[in-house]
Amino acid sequence: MCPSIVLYQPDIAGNTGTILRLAACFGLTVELIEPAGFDSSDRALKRAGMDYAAMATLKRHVDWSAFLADCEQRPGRIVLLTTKATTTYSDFVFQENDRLLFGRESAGVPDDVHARADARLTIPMAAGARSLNLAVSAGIVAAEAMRQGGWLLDA
Ligand SMILES: C[S@@+](CC[C@H](N)C(=O)[O-])C[C@H]1O[C@@H](n2cnc3c(N)ncnc32)[C@H](O)[C@@H]1O
Repeated sequence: MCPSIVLYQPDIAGNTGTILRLAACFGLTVELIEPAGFDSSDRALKRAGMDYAAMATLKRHVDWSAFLADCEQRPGRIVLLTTKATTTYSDFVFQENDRLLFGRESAGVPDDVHARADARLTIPMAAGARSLNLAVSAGIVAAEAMRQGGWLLDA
């Protein structure tokens, strides 16, 4: 078991496709909290995910409440990645059933989702930078979580 990548109402199909490719390559599950800003036939999703998307395990939740209900069935921490946190992701000790939650490209996550998270982490940036690309931030944090847990696949 490895942490999963959870996307909160993603807006941009290409980012989700890139994350599905990442997940397929790392052996991670992606959980998508709907509604998304695109549908599964989106060309940008297919282009970014390529044939890897079919290899990825994708679990959809119709909304935030459904996601929380699912969390009840499989306990684990909700670990939010946000620019509005003080703990650096690499100082955090990840666990195998963590759900790494990323906000939508346009607006991050609403306050109630921010408050519900069990931990809130940030990826430090240069002064004046607003945020990283969603897929880039998912790659950075997934790699660190997997490095810590020894879950990276052997070369
Ligand atoms: C493009 S950013 C969202 C920007 C949005 N305007 C906001 O204010 O949150 C999309 C998501 O990527 C993740 N992210 C981007 N940069 C990050 C950073 N420096 N630290 C932690 N998470 C980050 C967060 O999960 C964020 O919600």
